[in-house]
Amino acid sequence: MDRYISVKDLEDGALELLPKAVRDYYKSGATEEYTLAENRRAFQRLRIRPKCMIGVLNYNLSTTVLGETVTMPVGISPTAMQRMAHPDGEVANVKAAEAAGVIYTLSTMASSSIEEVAKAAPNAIKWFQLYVSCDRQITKELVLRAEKAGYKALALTVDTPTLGIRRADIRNKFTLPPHSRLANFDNLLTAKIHDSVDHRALYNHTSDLIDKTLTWDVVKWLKSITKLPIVAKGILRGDDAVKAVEAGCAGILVSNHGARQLDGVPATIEALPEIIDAVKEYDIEVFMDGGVTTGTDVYKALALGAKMVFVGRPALWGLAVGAQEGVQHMLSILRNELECTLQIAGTPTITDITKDMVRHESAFCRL
Ligand SMILES: Cc1cc2nc3c(=O)[nH]c(=O)nc-3n(C[C@H](O)[C@H](O)[C@H](O)COP(=O)(O)O)c2cc1C
Ligand SMILES: CCCCCCC(=O)C(=O)O
Repeated sequence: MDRYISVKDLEDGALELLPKAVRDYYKSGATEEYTLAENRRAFQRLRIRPKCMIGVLNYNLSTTVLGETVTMPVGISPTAMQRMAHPDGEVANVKAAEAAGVIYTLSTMASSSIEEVAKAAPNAIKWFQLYVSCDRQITKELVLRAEKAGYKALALTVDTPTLGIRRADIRNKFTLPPHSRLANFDNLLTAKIHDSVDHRALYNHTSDLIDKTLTWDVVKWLKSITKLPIVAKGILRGDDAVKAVEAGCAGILVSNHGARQLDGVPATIEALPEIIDAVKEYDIEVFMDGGVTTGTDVYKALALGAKMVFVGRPALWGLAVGAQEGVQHMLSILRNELECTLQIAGTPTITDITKDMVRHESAFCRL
């Protein structure tokens, strides 16, 4: 692992190893991939303003999220079908999160089941990402299984009335590889996809599992069937954040789905301040994901008000190069970079990271 010094190194290594269709599915954004590039560029437009001569010997990265203590404010976002990256898939990923003391979020469209993942890492803080199906009985069963298996929250994906257009997947006729399955559903669904001669079978069958009629009323229904806190994943506007809180969500995950849904939406780090401002009067935790690849990215998101950040693709890159060890390595790179940033910026604990620690580059351009 020593040759991977950065998350970018892990990405380059993973892209070399993965078969083309999988590589493209993982790395693609929607249509022109303008927002995909902006998710990274927008971080680069922010500058950190360090404070000097602060004693930082006792620096500390730990924080709490929805009442649980995590060792650093970085968690793993849900990404579908992780066994395409490595045969150990979600199981390796959750074990890495357990060893690192960070949150792992399992996708509804996972290639390992809710119970397999829970059994592999009983002490990990696990969240379950929920796509709500038209068939509410299917959804109810998923939620009850997650609650029974010890998951601590539901990440309700609110940005996917339909799947975004990813051109590479269309060109590649991307489908479920023979060794992969949609493990949270019965084997019939996987068999239907594997047996289909229609190359759109994976897209069509997964789209069928996502209800297009969804409104905020679904939160009330979810709260009637579970005690798990609900985090609205995919918010990009202040008014939607307020609706999520008023509907009963306990957290907001500012996300553009890794720029895979609608191209031309803001980078998530750009959307974050509007949402923080909109919900400032409420008792709500705000998280973000999208384009985080360095410790300084994490720091900038925290300075702009995020309680913690999540990473999607970086965990896939770690998984592809080295299974559990690879994901742990990815997390340790982010941990080391964040530790370094905290000290040099003169903010030894997470609560020291205030808004004034970061400014947009335009503030430095007055000649
Ligand atoms: C390959 C892939 C699969 C994804 N699958 C899901 C999913 O099943 N459910 C979901 O809510 N988000 C999904 N996402 C979005 C991620 O949860 C997350 O929002 C995004 O990856 C964050 O951006 P990043 O990859 O730049 O860190 C997926 C993203 C990728 C890259
Ligand atoms: C092609 C199947 C996709 C299932 C949904 C996973 C997802 O959210 C994604 O972004 O991809």
